[in-house]
Amino acid sequence: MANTNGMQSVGPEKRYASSLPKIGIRPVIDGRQRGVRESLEEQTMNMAKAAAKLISENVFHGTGEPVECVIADGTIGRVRESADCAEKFTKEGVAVTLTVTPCWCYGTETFDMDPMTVKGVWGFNGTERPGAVYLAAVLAAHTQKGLPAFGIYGRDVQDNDDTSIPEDVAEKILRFARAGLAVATMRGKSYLSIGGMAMGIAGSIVDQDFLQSYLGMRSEVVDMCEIERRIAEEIYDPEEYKKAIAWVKENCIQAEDVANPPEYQRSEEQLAKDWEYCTKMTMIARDLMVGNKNLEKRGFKEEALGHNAICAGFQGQRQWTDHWPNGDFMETMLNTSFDWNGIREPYIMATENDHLNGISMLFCKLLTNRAAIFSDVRTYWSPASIERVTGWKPEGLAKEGFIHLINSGATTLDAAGQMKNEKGESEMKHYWEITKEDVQNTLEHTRFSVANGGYFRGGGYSSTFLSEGGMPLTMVRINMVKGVGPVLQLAEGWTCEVPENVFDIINKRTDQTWPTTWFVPRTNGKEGPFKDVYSVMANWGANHGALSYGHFGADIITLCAMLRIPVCMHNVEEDKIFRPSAWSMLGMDKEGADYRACSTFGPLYGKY
Ligand SMILES: C[C@H](O)[C@@H](O)[C@@H](O)C(=O)CO
Ligand SMILES: [Mn+2]
Repeated sequence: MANTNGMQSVGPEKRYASSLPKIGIRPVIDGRQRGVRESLEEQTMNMAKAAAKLISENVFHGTGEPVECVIADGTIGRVRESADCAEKFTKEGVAVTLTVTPCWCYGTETFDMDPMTVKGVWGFNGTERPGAVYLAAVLAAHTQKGLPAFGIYGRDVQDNDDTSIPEDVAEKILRFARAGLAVATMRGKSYLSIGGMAMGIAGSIVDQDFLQSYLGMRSEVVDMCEIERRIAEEIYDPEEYKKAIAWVKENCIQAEDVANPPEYQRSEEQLAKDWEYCTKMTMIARDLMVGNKNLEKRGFKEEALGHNAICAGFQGQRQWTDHWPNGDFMETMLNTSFDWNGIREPYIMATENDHLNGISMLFCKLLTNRAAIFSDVRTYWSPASIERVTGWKPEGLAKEGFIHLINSGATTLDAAGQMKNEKGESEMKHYWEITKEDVQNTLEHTRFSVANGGYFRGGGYSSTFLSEGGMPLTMVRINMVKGVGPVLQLAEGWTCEVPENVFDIINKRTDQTWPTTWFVPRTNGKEGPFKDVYSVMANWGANHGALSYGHFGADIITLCAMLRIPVCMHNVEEDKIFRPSAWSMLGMDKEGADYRACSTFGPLYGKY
């Protein structure tokens, strides 16, 4: 029985050097005094206050803290006021700006010209004043000057004393804010590569130029021996370790070893040592990512600093795992929204140092503020194969077959679907909504299996669970194309339930020590990658996929446009696609225009 009595929320942690990015609201106005400007001051500032309230009440940092909106000191009518606003926003750490107006203003005098901010403009749909005319004019300026901006314009006309924000406007403002915040949060952080390339997996050829030019991220690299060094020299917090290993022994249920033939079976004594080692690996990997001030007290000032890493990858295979315990427990626990310290914001750590999947996980987490799943995209099970092998004719969500998502152990425990929302549905929750019952249920439905000694000669513990059906998930992957650069693909879908015996038969054909998620993407029957479930698998660009809870493909598309990463495959409804206005200047074929725009404007942080 899991003992989660002490399981409280750790609350917001300051993990990184930079402060939380803010969103700036720019109320722009017609600068003509003697009546025009004065008549518009209140309405214009009210739009800014309404937008700030909408964003702060609905958009949160990964810490769970609401996003702070900074409104310019006054309305912006002429270029001096633009410059004063830019000065203020720089001091305040504003990285995303939303310009709002109900009237005509002077485009290039009042627009945000800071090349580093992510920009949006909301033009009030009211006809007393030409708000939409300004919107079109200023978006033209943004396009002409190579500073793409998102245009927001409500479908229905509003009265000029209406301070409400229509639903369609709110949806775009919030999508823009979530994606803009993700861009800003990655900026200046590190990807920490622990080790190098794993088993010829191209995604683990860490492309430092991609991380720098497209995401504004540093690449930090440590050799895997750093983990062994810190364990051997006890460069970790011994007090925390005592608490950790006690918690692990009490809450991480070890499964009977059914995977290993006698020659790979590990003694009880060795297994106990492996648990100790894996627990230390987890603490040390976290310290490597974000530092640990408790190390400083023990004289390890340098190690206490960490690498300011918002995302990390562990090579593991093969050299490390041919001798030491694998990284499965470490990766699982860091990707999970709780550990021995309590319920907390999940980290992002990629298996096999697949940084393209790690960054895909990061996109998922930044947009949803939920844990992210790392999986091998392992097998497409057709209805015919399911029936031939198990005797079950798949029905319901599984009737077209399903994709077997499984990983050599490291999948966030949040993916087990044992956290329940107020409707009793399985949900990978925001960490600040997780209860200790959620934790208890998750641990009780998870086993930790001794690693397959054929693959992992050094042992280790893989998380073993079956995801509950019925959870909406979005699967994402960044792929690198020679001569083009990064492209992204995504598939919205659901986890699906299969009868226990069906799972058992299939599971026994695969690596039954690993976690399983049965995934069914939304398909449309039309020629192309979403024709059917098989087509999604056949068009998936690599061996891994990153997922999180919900259908957030539209947010991913907006984020990619901000980052100038073209989207090559998605199943998001056309009317949900929200990109900068410049994209529609590059053709009516949305995918082609996306590629043209990304190539024309290029990555945010310099030539790739
Ligand atoms: C244990 C195996 O080598 C796994 O690591 C392998 O199937 C992969 O995960 C490849 O991505
Ligand atoms: Mn893999």
